[in-house]
Amino acid sequence: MMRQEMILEVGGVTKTAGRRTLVKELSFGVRPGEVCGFVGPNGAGKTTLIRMITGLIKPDSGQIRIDGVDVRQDRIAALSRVGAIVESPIFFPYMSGRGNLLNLARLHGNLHTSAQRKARVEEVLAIVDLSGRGSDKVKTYSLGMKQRLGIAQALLGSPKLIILDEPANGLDPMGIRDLRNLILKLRDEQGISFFISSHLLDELQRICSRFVIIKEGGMVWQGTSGEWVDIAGTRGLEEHFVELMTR
Ligand SMILES: Nc1ncnc2c1ncn2[C@@H]1O[C@H](COP(=O)(O)OP(=O)(O)OP(=O)(O)O)[C@@H](O)[C@H]1O
Repeated sequence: MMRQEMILEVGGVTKTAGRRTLVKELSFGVRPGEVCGFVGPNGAGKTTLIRMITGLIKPDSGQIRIDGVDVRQDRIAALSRVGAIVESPIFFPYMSGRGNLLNLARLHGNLHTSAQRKARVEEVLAIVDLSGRGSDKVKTYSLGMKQRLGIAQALLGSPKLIILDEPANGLDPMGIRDLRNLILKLRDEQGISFFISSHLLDELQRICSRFVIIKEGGMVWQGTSGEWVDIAGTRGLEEHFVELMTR
């Protein structure tokens, strides 16, 4: 029964590269409508786990389920439930934002006709507040606009879970605020869950209801934001995080 209640379930996942263990027996779950922060120092294995969740690489052992579907057993069905921006989204710079999305919409099995693709592209452009700039070339976009276009791309297939790897990297405070508001809007209005890796603890604290903390590929702590705030106490999350990393 528990399984059905999780939008993302990672069970005992391990990944090695040669003799190095990059991810060690990681287990956790993200519930529908939750925004989960994924934190750990540089090289902890965050991108490696995200690449396994999105099916880019295979775990050596363990299971990953998205909305109840095993990523290894039925990769296409599992991934149809997830929109992911793993590395900074790459768009054709001389094509418009709308043109890029129309192109990418062809990859989605749920958008069969050109009319369906056009309609969905306009919807997602509106959601990320880019309708007014949709006809401009991507090379004229700010980094924040490119990130929002990346989220628009992730939304094309109407996912239940969106995975963002370091989404705030390089964004200015306004870009970070716009991204935060967009994430919260998608959670509240569409019930989309998020799994977000970031080093910006203060920013994550504003949007996350759950945290997964790893170090050297292994779990250090996981729980709700409220639990973490309680444990950290007057030290605050940052100080407590540093303590977790150095003990
Ligand atoms: N194929 C590979 N072979 C050997 N080592 C690898 C391989 N892929 C990643 N690594 C190493 O595994 C470790 C974890 O990398 P990963 O990119 O997952 O960390 P991260 O937590 O995302 O770090 P950051 O916060 O810097 O983005 C790093 O030390 C990296 O150099």
